[in-house]
Amino acid sequence: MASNAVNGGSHTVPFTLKDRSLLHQQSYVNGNWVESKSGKRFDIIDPGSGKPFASCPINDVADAESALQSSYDAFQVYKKWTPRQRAQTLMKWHELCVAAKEDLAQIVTYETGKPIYEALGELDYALGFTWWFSGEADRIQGSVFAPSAPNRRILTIKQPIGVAVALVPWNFPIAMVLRKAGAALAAGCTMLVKPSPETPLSVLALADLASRAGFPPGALNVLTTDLDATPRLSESLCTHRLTAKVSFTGSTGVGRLVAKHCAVSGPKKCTLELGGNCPFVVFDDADLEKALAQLMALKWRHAGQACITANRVYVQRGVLQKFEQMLVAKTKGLKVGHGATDGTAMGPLTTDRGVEKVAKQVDDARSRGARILMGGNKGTGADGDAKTANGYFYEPTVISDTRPDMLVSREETFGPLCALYAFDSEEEATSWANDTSMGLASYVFTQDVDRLWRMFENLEAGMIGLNTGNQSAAESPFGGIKDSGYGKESGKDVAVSEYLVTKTGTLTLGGHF
Ligand SMILES: O=CCCC(=O)O
Repeated sequence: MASNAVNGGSHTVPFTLKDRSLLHQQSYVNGNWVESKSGKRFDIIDPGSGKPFASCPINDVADAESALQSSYDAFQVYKKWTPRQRAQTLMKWHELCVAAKEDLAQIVTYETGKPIYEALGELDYALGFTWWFSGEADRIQGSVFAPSAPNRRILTIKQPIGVAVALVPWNFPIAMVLRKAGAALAAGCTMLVKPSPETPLSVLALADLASRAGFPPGALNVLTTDLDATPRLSESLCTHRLTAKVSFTGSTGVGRLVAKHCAVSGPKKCTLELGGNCPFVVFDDADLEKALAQLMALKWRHAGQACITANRVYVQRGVLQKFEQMLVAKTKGLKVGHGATDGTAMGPLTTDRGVEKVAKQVDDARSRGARILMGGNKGTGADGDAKTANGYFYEPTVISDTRPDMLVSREETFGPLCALYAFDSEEEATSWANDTSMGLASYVFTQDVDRLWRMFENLEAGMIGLNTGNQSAAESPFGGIKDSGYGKESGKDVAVSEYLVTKTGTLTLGGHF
């Protein structure tokens, strides 16, 4: 494949884009492509090869002020746009992203490692958000209330909260930005995005398309930075006087810090989409083929690196052996390799830290007596695929006889490790599924409708998959409870209202009415 040489970068990008101008290696502030004040840059690594292929500016505390000032100035303009104008511009952004889908998917594959077919799937999912929020923009409404006192009238209007900061993860760099920015821009807010150090290029391409769609300069700013400067830059963005709201997706530990920064500098409104450790419960009356197909898609999606992936798979004892065999047979058929190689079904992990975490959980489970049904080693991708030589691979791994004292039971894995547990009764499954501080998503498979309904009510999570492993969609409110955070993204009303304030007007009338 021919390569693109890129402005401002010292590396050779290993892929070809139809629209080469979508590839940016500078931050985007106030409609300009800019370096950081220090002029320092960091490398972007292809996880499939372990090699750097691009670079971006390291922004630090000193860069926050001018970027947020630009977001604030843009807010003074953008908040006056009519909802119809915002909806039309969101729809234009949507159309431009649709036209650039293949280019965006290539960038996602090289930054995250996920196979091209999955990157295209992420685009389809993500484009649901621009579509959905362009519709929501036009439907933001206040209310009029019946008064308790004579001659009084009470009404509310909804207004955009102001400058929003988005701290976004690397696992779904397009979907997470469109989910947050779609809601913010629909509400009339401007947004400053700090992408994850692993995936700035995807986000910069989106900012370029937003500008082409006609959003004013400063409406969507992007400040890139590396792993080292991330805590400092994030703190300065959260605590800045011009920031009105923060939306964060990532770990519970960092989420607590974000909430603290928002509390001490405000209090400011924040939305926290945090970690998972999600249970997946299969009863003996379930359609096992269907449960297996859903588990395959959910668990191996982006090599297990989704917050809502199945972490603990509880299977009723009578069908456990059969289910183990079915799962292992299907998983053995997955071709692991570089995301850009034809036929790859599972790519690498996005970071080498991720590989170490999976290795630690597998070693811990092995030493405590878990059965390793397949995998259990660091890998190098598909045999003979030269592109994967130094990539961040771990074999798809299935273990059974997993117990609650093992690391994999207590913490989110975020990698290609599927842990199976035997259970006997509904009460046992429910209590084990809920035995975690997390509460993002849970899944249950049974053909008994009464049980399905009971589990829906009794499982402690913000989202419950009922005979499905796929519950992410623009129209569905997304968000967790317990240590998985608070606030909802996507869905009707709830997502946009995270970026709105309700202003109450009380009017006393002069005469008798
Ligand atoms: O990893 C978190 C997001 C996953 C999703 O939106 O389906």
